[in-house]
This record gives sequence, structure tokens and C-alpha cells, in this order.
Amino acid sequence: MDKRMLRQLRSTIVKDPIALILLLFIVVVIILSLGAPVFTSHDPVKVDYAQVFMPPSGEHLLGTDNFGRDVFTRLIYGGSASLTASFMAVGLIISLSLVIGVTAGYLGGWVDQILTRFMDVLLSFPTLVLAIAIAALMGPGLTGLMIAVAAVSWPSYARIFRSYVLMVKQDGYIQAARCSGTPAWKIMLTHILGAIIGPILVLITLDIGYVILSIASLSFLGLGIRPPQPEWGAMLNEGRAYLEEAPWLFLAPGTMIFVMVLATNYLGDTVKDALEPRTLHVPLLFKKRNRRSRKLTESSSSQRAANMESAAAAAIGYQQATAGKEPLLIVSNISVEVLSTRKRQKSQPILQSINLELYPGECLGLVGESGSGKSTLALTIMGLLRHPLQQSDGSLAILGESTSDWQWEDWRMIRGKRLTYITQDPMDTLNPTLTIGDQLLECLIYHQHNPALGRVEMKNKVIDMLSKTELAPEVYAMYPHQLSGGMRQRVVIAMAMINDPQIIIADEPTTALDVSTQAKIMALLKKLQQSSGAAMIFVSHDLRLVAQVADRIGVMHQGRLIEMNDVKSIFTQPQETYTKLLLASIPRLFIPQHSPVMAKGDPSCCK
Ligand SMILES: Nc1ncnc2c1ncn2[C@@H]1O[C@H](COP(=O)(O)OP(=O)(O)OP(=O)(O)O)[C@@H](O)[C@H]1O
Repeated sequence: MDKRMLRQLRSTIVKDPIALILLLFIVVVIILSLGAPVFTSHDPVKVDYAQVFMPPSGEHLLGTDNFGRDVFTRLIYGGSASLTASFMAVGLIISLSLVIGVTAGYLGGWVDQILTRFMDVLLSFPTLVLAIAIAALMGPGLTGLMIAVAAVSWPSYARIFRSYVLMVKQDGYIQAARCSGTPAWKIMLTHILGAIIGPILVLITLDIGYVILSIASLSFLGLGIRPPQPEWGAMLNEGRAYLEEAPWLFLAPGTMIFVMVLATNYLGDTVKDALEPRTLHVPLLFKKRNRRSRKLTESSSSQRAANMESAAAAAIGYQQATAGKEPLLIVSNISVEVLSTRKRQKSQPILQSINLELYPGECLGLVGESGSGKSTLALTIMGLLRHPLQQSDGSLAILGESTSDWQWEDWRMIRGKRLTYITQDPMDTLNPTLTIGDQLLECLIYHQHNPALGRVEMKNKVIDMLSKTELAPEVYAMYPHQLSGGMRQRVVIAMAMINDPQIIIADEPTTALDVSTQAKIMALLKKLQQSSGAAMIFVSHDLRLVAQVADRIGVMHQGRLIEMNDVKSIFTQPQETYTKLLLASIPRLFIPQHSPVMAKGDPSCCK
């Protein structure tokens, strides 16, 4: 786990009082269990018939049992046995599943076949019955218990780790390490393990509770540690016989197991949230929304949607009639900052006082070097800023509506329908498990809410959209991996355009493509944008590319929009030094005059 993950984890736990209390509980239980002889003067196994069934008191905090032994003392001594067995079982499970899962996933072929079939066989046994059989075979003692739990649990983890490895082993940096001759064991230990450590941690923390419970269950059934040695599950079993006369015998270990499992599960969830920021920050972004505001939002959402529908409809006519004077999008003084994860560190500005307007039918090109804030501006307009990025100033108006009080639901109603986003990498957008047809249909079903539109009409609309993006109808039944990069990008454009959006944000949509496919996609985008009358923001670092589609160009530098003008003026009369430098950096084709091969009429070139 790197420092960033640790910081994220710490700050998530610190902000959650329940997680903090439960963590404190676990720490106290561990300290009490490890230092049991220091915290109690009683003997956990010594029988004292004079003290039998004493209720809780100052002398015996949790009372005494049927042999006169102090229950608190047995509970903390038992904690050491239960927790040691649980943590060791978790360690064994993770080690086994990591070695086998990573090896199977990375090496593939017959190694994978053998290991996967072996896991399948183990997984086909009922877990508890198999664990009981192994524990019985191993004989009494915590070691047998631990091995039994680990033996039945590792295959499901190994399968999960194997699938993580299958996902990451195709990544460019791992392929590069392979090509450069790095040994397989080194790649597995460094690159692969480094890439899957987050999910591993989440799994471990989520499942410690399950392991504690399994160990306690086996002990409860009389397997594992033998009386008179204390262990939580075994204590629960002993207390069961005296439920009426001495309920504390049952309640003490029962409550301890319950709270311990609850605490580890809750902390597991907290770790998961901390290491998966996307799932954490979607609700956080809108945490102020209460039930009352939800009601208000829902009714105002539909009103807003109706307003925007009429604005959208008007926009097309308006554009045709007046060449567009009312902007579809107004960005006023928008500033965005990145929040610091450290207390005393200040937030860093990412965008500073951005102003722009986008008119119907026009294409605005946004250019700037990497890191100048183009994508952040695009995400701000889409309402998709995520922690640690935060809008610190300014406002947006989309289709005549101010977005300042929009909630998640309001954004959701226009995203994909009135306002669409085309990403750099089509594989980010496409679901590998669904056919192209299904994914396009989903866009229609999700955004149109039109009962009059039957399945056949929708399918026809999808095929029509495929043909508009110059894709054959056969693509309907194909999966993303069966298409070339250019075809995938066409599918993403079809998805963006299928609901007739008013505003399209294309964030470097051709970066990953070769030059000739790039030119075709650019021409297609421009054609679709012009024929639909939509407005487009085309984000790129390539000034020449932007000039092919844009009417106006905005130049971004260090989070500021430093210059905006029509394409011709930007190329012929740039105002800012940075724009001049950008123009000067465009490579030009230079053909040397003296080139013997190219010299016209030179007989040597024909030989
Ligand atoms: N989630 C984030 N956390 C911290 N900083 C971020 C985050 N996202 C973006 N930034 C910072 O914001 C700045 C602008 O990034 P942005 O991705 O908008 O640039 P860009 O111009 O789109 O670059 P590129 O062309 O390479 O995509 C960068 O300095 C980046 O480090």
C-alpha cells in the first residue's frame, strides 16, 4: 500500500466516528487478549466450587461459570486463542490464494487449467462439512482449526485474485516488462502484486469477520481447542447449557463474537470505500441532500427537464433561423481547486476564472498542453467533478437553466440526452460483456422514457445510427473486442449522438487512433454535429486537428483560458505569447531543395 492509499485510509477512518469507535474496540480487545495476565489476577482454568455461578460484580466483572472460573478472565484469555487462530487463518488463506491465483492467472495455459480445475473440485464440496471433516482429521487444537478454515476458504479467494491478474496482465506496462525480459516471478511480485494490492486489502478486511465466525462455529461444535482452555466459540457452547440460571455465560462470548465480527465488517467496508474513491465520493458529493430537498428536487427536476426540452427544441429552430444568438452553454467565472489531503496544506487551483459561451451549431475547440485543465473544464461542464476536485467559484447555465442548485438527479436527466461526452478511450465507455446493439439500445431506453417507442423501432433507430456513423448493421451483434479502435470510437460517437444531444463534449476523441482513421473520425464528428445542429466543445492538444472542426478556438494555459477567437484570427493574429509558441510548435513538412531523389527530372531517381 503506497503513502497515498494510507493517507486516504487514515482520513476516511478519522472522519467516520463509528469506524473510529470500532477500531478502538478491536485495539482494546487485542491489547486485553495479548496482555491477559496483566489485566486479571484470576486463573482462567482453575476450578473453585465455592464461586460457582456468581453473577457479575466488582470482584467478577462478568460473573463466574459452572466451575467457579472468572468469565472475564476466560474471555480475554480466550480472545488470544480466537484472534490468533483467526488472523493466522487469514494469513494462510491469503498466502495460499495469492500464490495459486496469481500463478494461474499470470502463467495461463496448462498451469492455469490444472489449478483452476483443482479449485473447482474444492469449491464443489459444502464448505462447513469439509471444514468439520478436516478439523476432525487434524485432531484437537487451534492449528487443526486454522488449517481447516484456511483449506476450505482459499479457493474462492484464489479465483478472485486470478481474475484480477487476468485483467491487469494485459496492461501496457506489464507487457513492456515482459518484452524487456523481466523474469515472470519478478513481474508477479512487483507489477502484478502492486496492481492488485488494493482489492486484496479490501477482501482481507471484509472477510476477517467471516473467519472469526468460522473458527468460533467449529469451536462451538466441539472441534478445535479442548476444555478447560478458553476460546470464544467453546465458551458459547459451555454457556448454552445454563441459559436460564446464568445467562452471562452465554451472553459474554456471544456479544464479544458479535461485536468483533460487526467491527471487522464495518472497518472492511470503510477500507473498501477509502481505496475505491469513486464509490465513496458520489454520495459524499450530494450528502447535504435530505428527504425534503429530494422531494423538491424531484418535482423541480421534471419542471427543469420540461424547460430544457423546450429550450432544446427551440435551439434547433433558432439555429436554423438566426444562426444562434442565445448560448446553449454559459460558463461564468468558473474556478476549480484540488483539495489537499493534508490538514495544513492549501487547496491548489486547477481552473481559474474561466468564461465562455457556446452557441447552437458551433464548434469550440479547446487547446492547451497536457495538464492545462482541458479535461477538468470538460468534467465541470458535465457535472462530473469528483473529490478531491471541487468547484470553488463561478456558475454554469445549460440550455438556459442555472446548474447551481442541481442535484445528482437533475444532472442525470440531461447527461447522455441533452449533454453528452465522448471520451479519449472508447474502451472506458464500452462494456466488454454486452453487444454493441445492446449498449446502444440501453442508451435509448435509459434516456428516452418513451413508451411509444417499441423494441423494433428502437432497434431500427440503433441500426440507423450505426449507418450514420458508417458502421455496418452486423456491428449490432458484435462485442467491443471484435472491433478495431476506429470502429469502437464510431460506436462511442453513435452512443453520444443517438439521443440527439444539444451539447457534445468530445475530449480528445481521436488521440488513440492513427492519422488516417483520425481524419475519418473528425470528418464524421463534424458531419454529425452540423447535421444535428448541436454545439460541440472539441478538446485536444493538437491545434491543427482542432482547426479542422472548430469555428472558434480557446487556448488554455495553466488553468486559464488565455485567448479565444475564431480559427483564422488565432492562426493569423495570435495575441498571447503562449498561443504564438503553440503555433510555432506545429511541425511543418520540409522537403530539402537539394534532395537528389525528389529533384524534378533527375534521371537518377528513376533508376
Ligand atoms: N483527481 C485529481 N486530483 C488531483 N489533481 C488533479 C486531479 N485531476 C486533475 N488534476 C490536476 O489538474 C490539472 C489539470 O488536469 P487535466 O486532466 O484537466 O489536464 P488536461 O489539460 O486535460 O491534460 P491532458 O491533455 O493530459 O488530459 C493537472 O495538473 C492535474 O494534475
